[in-house]
Amino acid sequence: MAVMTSQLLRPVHPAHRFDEVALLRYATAHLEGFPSPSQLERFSITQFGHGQSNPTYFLEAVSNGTPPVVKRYVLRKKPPGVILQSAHAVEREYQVLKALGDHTDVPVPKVFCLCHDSSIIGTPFYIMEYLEGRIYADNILAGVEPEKRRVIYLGVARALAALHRVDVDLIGLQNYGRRDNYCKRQVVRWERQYLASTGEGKPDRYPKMLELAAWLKQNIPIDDSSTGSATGLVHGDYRVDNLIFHPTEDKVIGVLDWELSTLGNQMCDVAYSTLAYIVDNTPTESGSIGGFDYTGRPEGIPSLEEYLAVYCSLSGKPWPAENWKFYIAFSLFRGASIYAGVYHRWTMGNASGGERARFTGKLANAFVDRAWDFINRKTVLPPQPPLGIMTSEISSKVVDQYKDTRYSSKDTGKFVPSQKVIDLRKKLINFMDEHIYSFETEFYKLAHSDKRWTIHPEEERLKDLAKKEGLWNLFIPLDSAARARKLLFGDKANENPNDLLLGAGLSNLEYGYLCEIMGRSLWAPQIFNCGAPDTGNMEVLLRYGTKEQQEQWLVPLLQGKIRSGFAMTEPQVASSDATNIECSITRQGDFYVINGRKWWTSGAMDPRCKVLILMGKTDFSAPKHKQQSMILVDINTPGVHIKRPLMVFGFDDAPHGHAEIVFDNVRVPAKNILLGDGRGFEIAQGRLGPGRLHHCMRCIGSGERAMELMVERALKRRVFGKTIAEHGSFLSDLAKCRIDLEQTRLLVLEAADQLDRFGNKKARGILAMAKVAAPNMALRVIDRAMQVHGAAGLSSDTILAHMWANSRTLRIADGPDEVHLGTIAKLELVRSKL
Ligand SMILES: Cc1cc2nc3c(=O)[nH]c(=O)nc-3n(C[C@H](O)[C@H](O)[C@H](O)COP(=O)(O)OP(=O)(O)OC[C@H]3O[C@@H](n4cnc5c(N)ncnc54)[C@H](O)[C@@H]3O)c2cc1C
Repeated sequence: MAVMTSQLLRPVHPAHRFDEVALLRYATAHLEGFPSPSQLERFSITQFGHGQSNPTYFLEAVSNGTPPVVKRYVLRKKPPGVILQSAHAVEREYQVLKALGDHTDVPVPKVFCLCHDSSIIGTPFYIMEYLEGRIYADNILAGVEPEKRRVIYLGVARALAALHRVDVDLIGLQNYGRRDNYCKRQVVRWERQYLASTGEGKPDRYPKMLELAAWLKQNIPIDDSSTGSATGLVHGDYRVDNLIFHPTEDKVIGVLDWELSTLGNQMCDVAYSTLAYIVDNTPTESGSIGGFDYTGRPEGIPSLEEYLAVYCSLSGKPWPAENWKFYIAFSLFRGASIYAGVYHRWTMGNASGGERARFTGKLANAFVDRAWDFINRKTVLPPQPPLGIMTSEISSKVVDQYKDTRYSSKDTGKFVPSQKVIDLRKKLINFMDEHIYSFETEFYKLAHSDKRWTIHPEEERLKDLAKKEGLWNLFIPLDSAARARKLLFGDKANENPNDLLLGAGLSNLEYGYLCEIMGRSLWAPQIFNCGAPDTGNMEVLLRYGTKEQQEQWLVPLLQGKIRSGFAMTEPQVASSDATNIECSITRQGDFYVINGRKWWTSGAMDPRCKVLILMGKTDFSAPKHKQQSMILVDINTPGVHIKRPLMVFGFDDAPHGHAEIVFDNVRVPAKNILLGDGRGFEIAQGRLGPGRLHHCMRCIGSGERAMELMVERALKRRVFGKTIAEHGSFLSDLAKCRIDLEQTRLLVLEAADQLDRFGNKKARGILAMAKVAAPNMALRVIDRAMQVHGAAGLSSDTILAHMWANSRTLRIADGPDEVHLGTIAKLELVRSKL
């Protein structure tokens, strides 16, 4: 039965009272928006009766306006009296809640302030947002309709998966705990805690508990290392009654009680969250400890296998059958130790759970018995997840994710990404499944309406979400990030929260595995701030920008607040040979004056586009490759005239567009020059290396998506008495697509790897190969997919036509094929002479 959080409030327990006046003084000074003494009409403090560890209070401040404004907060503090060292660390709770709230979409209450000073209310405390919602205090969800029970349980698994997907390195929690030997250390810790709570002069010690500790020590999972697949943020007390559900919808809005959180083996959380299948952990006088395996599973509650399958799918964790006995036995052991501690505190009149704590001594021993019963079972989980359940019960997106078996950290070989990249890839796939594909139609609708040059509000919301998930600016290579970090943040680089804007510290090769996923949707790259031409422009500013240029243009670009364009190509000259460029950039005192006509400046139609990097000539008489310079132009400078958006096979690519622009006596401050006069070619080499490889990586994603659509269609559509998939011509086309894709993927990854190892210049041959191979491969694969779709494939009812148009442009926009072929051939000739 659910209770509203407000129903859990009680008068403050006498043992937990504190100086309310001191708190009021503190709140007035430290809580933003808290009423001033002259405004305050009423201030009340009550206590949550639920939970047994750190006393938690509800604060309500009513100010005297009309109507009166009511502010509600929650305060959490350490319990009074002598407490076990390392327990009740509210400072850590605050730290983890702050990091999760600021950088992820894990549902947690917002925290406002932390007070270390014990002189205010007797112990350190923090104050956070009050969430009004439902709490299910019992595991059986008594009184809840069966269908809802199921949704609630799967919601519990979903929220846990979200929490376990968090990349602690990206949100500043990298030092939140030791990662290695988690299980081993935990067994020792809880055994020690048990010993401290029992024995002479304290509640009796249970010998089987000590035997259990010994068994656990002998059965520590092999995957207990700091880099194991289960390593990450651990909640430590993840169970249904520590979750707040939305008042009316069946979704988790707050994960509470982070007292035991740390870094370590996340499977311990998973097992603990499933204890209801083994024991009912709500203490009662009867002594019965329930457990669905013993009392029967209430109607609607999913099977354990199903719960785990959903969790594994959404978190990307392996099926835990191998060590499940350990994890459950450990959870019961830890539960027993906690209950023994609560019971001990109760005997001293110190537990915040009130009279319910009276039964926890018995419960602790019953948990130990259950652990032994479980250990002695023949089998506890099937060796594989029940795939049948997954496909029928979870949406196709989850199945898709399960299918991403391409990379495993257990493999070895040149092109096996690190665990970090595998995790980011899973996160990205999940994000695409949950947020991108479902919005494509919406985005297209707007892009074809008379509001085509405006931004869909969902796009900005999704950008915020991607940023929170750490899926932001992933394209930034390590070395470029290092330069900008030093320039922008100096010595304080690592403390600066903006540091997260500088990507995830990936190499070009590592980014390749991720960029491919973004390429599956034409809308995706900009959601992750990884879209062209911004990536290339940011790369220029990261590598060559001055501190001032970076502060003015790079930071807002990194934040995703503005967009940019790259203006090189001119209609009147063959621009694949950039020495032909005629646009003039003439120095006049503290300014440069620009005159010329550009076209195909992608992104310049976007209402968020604020800056252009323009290539022109500062000295027409200098040697051929020293004439060109690049300069930053604020798009709103007088004399910048956007003439028209250009169309690609009828697609204008709104709202970003490709613009024709006239520069008519455009005066730009001299400090806007990049790197210096005559350095344009040098910059172009830096810009076009990695930037253009991104196109190739995305082509792989486009090809994969086209193939998927092709297969889907062929399995459903019947022609001449059988499905298309049963026709031999289709099978041969499909096989050719796979060959095309696999060989191109390897070439692109190899190019990225060489770019990382040898740099742009030395890797130019293989980069040129990738640039020719990738768009051509995508065109062949998409073309075959369009063929299988018949007329629909050429329409705008599927994404295929737009994807094909986009890939076709890359054979020119990314430098014509012939130019790259020329580079490859020249290198071959040079090699033959060696
Ligand atoms: C969708 C799209 C987006 C674009 N975005 C941008 C942008 O954001 N900023 C920007 O500045 N430009 C952009 N461009 C322009 C693009 O970079 C140029 O079109 C490209 O560099 C080729 O220049 P060009 O069109 O002047 O062709 P030309 O230089 O006139 O070349 C025409 C043809 O000549 C042949 N050719 C060229 N060189 C050789 C050679 N060495 N050997 C044999 N044959 C050769 C090729 O067949 C080539 O296609 C974009 C173009 C498109 C289509």
